[in-house]
Amino acid sequence: MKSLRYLNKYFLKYKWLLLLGTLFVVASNYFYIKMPVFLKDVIDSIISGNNDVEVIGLHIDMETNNVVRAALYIGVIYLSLAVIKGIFVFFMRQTIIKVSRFIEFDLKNEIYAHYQVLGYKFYKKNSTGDLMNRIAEDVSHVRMYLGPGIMYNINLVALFAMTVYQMININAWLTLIVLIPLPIMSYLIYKVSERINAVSLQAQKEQSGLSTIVQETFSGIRVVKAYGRESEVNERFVGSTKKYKGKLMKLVFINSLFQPTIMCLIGLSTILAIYVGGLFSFTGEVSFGGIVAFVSFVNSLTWPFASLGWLTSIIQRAEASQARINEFLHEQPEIVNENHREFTFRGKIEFRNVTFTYEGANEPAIKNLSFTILPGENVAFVGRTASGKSTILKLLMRQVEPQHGEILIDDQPLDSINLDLFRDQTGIVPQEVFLFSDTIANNIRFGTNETVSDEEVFKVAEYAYVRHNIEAFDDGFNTMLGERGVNLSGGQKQRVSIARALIRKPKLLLLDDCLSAVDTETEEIILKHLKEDRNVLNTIIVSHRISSLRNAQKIIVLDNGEKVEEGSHEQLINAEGVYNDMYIKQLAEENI
Ligand SMILES: Nc1ncnc2c1ncn2[C@@H]1O[C@H](COP(=O)(O)OP(=O)(O)OP(=O)(O)O)[C@@H](O)[C@H]1O
Repeated sequence: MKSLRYLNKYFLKYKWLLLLGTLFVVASNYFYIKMPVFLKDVIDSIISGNNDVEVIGLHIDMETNNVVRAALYIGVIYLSLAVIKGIFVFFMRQTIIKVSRFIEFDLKNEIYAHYQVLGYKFYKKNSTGDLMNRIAEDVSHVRMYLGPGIMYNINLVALFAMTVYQMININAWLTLIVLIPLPIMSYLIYKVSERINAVSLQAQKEQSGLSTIVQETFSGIRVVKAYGRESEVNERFVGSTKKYKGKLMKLVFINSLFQPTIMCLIGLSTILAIYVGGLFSFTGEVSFGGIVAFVSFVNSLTWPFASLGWLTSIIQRAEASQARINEFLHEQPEIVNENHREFTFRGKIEFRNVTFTYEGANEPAIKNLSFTILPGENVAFVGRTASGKSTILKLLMRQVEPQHGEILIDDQPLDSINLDLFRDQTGIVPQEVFLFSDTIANNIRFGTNETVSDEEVFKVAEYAYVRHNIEAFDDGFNTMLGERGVNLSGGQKQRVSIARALIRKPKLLLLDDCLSAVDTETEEIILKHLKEDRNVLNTIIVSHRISSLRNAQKIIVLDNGEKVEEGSHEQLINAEGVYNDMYIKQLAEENI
């Protein structure tokens, strides 16, 4: 129950609604219990010849009313008790189940918001599937505890207390004898629920294995056919269905045993009520109506007791799920913005002897790197693949922190400035473009929190040289992307991603190899537009392609995480070093 304590804050939030729900539970059970009591009174009055029956303050005088009228009265009262009970059950569900849905909503939002603040390390450690599972599956297990779990528990306590009180009023010994089978039934149901859960889980696993085989086979059907492996694939499928069938058969067997066992135990309680009640009636300790009421009480206690085992397994599952949720909720972001002062980026960036090694890596990705970028300067990083170019941008955005050295922004240490404001003034176009299944316009608008006019969206698309492509679609900027819409080419996606960064009106623009899929002519147009952008103070370009960066005022050449050359295009060509070699090679490739 330790991990479920986390939910106490939510119980406190909805305390009044929960309290009201509890009152409804008590009220519904009060009227439910009155039904057998009323029946007992009626039967005993008729048998004893007492013509005055009283129930909840109402008198039915059998003498003045004829039999038909009296029966009608009795029927109406009995029915009214059932209806009133039903109304309270309705309100009970409307309060307690609603609270469970409110908490489910709050909890999902809390987890989702927490996911947003967690950093790069967290996402590296945990798979997307796991993240999704905890916010969906685990929260729904917790919801089962919050809703049905709590409601049936309160109901059980209220009903048990009221019923036993009424039963003891009739006969204490008979109560004790009749109740003996019920805890046995609860224990059995608990054990069976546990077994059912375990086997269901195994069946679910087999089923997902089966789905994977089907999905893989049909997505790779060409390969299967080309290599003539149809019969092997078929055998694999049959083997997997056999296993799945085996689990299902087990489940059917357990379920088949379950129902008759419960019926037996209920039957035993009923027989005890009638047999022992009958014996007691000879000595006058229990009336005939009392026996009828007992049979009714036993029946009313059956479901709550039967559900006790089920409830225990719900609580256990919720406990395990909440523990998994808490594990993520207690996770702290490794980088926290502690400075909330104003910050306006003026354009100076400095790396001083920066060294950074990724967790689990043997070698540093960046080694003792120093450089300075002055306000208004456009700088490029070039180097072979895995030379550490993208890592520099991650360090600059403080997504990761160096183990040695210092990063200064406008002469202040990066970890002392307001990171949120610095990031707000930066536009980054990542190497891997991600577009949402939404309209193109909304994908561009995603870049900013501010509301921007259509004209601004068109303008940045023009700057990224993608407006004419977008307008060629029937729905223009309202064209849907992704599963429900069209797919853009690699180069178009990159340009939409640039438009998304530009809509932020960034002072610092970071382009991480984001022009790799566009031809050199288009690239030149985009770079020319970016140069004309008045908002941008500095542009940092990371690229393999010399054509993307030769106009940069400063080019830094990296090799294996180290700076090997620095200078303008001309200076580096004249130096006849690594850069010059790359340039010659790329020129040769272009001419082929
Ligand atoms: N998340 C990570 N965890 C561990 N190592 C990483 C991680 N990201 C990058 N690296 C390693 O750091 C080194 C530098 O990677 P980086 O992505 O900065 O190179 P790059 O120059 O941008 O490469 P490319 O041009 O191929 O994009 C590589 O050896 C890479 O394997």
